[in-house]
Amino acid sequence: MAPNLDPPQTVEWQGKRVPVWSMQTVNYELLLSQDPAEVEKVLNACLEEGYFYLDLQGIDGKRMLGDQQETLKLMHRFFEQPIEAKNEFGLISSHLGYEPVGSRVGAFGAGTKDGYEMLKVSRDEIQRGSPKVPAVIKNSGDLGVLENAIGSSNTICKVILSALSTGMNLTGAARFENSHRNDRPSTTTLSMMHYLPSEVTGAKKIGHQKHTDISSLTLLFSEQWGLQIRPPGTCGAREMGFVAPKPGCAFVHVGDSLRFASGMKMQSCIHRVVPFNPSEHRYSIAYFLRAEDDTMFVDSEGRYVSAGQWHDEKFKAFTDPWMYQAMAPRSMILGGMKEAGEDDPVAAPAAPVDAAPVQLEKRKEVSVEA
Ligand SMILES: O=C(O)CCC(=O)C(=O)O
Ligand SMILES: [Fe+2]
Repeated sequence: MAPNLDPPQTVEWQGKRVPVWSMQTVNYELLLSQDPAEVEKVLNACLEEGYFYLDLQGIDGKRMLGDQQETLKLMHRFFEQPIEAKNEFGLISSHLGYEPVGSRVGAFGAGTKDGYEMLKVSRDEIQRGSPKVPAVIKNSGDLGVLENAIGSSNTICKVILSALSTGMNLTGAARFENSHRNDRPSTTTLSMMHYLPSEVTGAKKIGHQKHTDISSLTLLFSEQWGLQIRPPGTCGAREMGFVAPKPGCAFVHVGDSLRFASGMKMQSCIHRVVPFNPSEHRYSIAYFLRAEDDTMFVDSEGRYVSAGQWHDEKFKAFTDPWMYQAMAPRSMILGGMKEAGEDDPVAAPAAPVDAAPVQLEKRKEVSVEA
């Protein structure tokens, strides 16, 4: 299929015009029926771009949209609680628990910290029946909301995986679903994120750093602007641009594990979150479908590693201070994806983002492996 060469729309952000990238919209109902044209469409989106919108407005997908709304209500209630209530158990494991604002590197590189707080509930934990979640949401209503959101997200991701296996002519144990079984331990998790207004946190605690996901597939819901992606390849200007929230749709993207499992054929999506509106609270819900811990693949460093090891090493890199992150294997944060662009900052922004555009390093070629 020819690459999508539609001229991008643009939007004004920090005093300049920034692209809003267009992408394929895949229909969930058609995918559920293994419609051959839709299978080809989703496969090509993953091979060529690494992301797509998933239209969930049909009878099967609508349930997920309902679960998204219920989860949002739960998130509003949870994040309004005092820190002691939210942080009752802290971060129990990498994929379960609460992370306060500033736990990781921020959107603008060295010297910045992230600008979001996050609650994670893992699929393994919710399947055990009595998940360890803070008391404020440990009631049957809230647990039901979380169970529904995890169940719906899981089903949708498996449908996509199944279509991708079919599209790649995989059979039997080689099919991607077979390394994502519910009864095998994995770090699959539902992440609920609240980005504080950047005019409250200031320029030193801001957004979410540029990265690719550890996961096989990420199913992402946000009704608000802020997510930026860098389309892969050199076809046209491939700068960081926004993903427009699309009503009734999820934004789905490929992560490192599926890129590795596909023999590097699929693209892992480079993305970050920036404050679009400095006075806005932003809420996003991400389901990270991850491979069974003992699934083996060749990673971006050419090593034969397990999904569990890749997760643990990359999670450590994400949460390490900037200096230590820089010492991780060279391709870790971007999963081996190469980029050519001009927006990779080396210095912390000197002024609040709403007062002045961030000073960006100007280089023709920026490679994370440089
Ligand atoms: O908040 C978002 O929209 C994206 C979050 C994200 O990239 C992540 O948690 O890996
Ligand atoms: Fe991500």
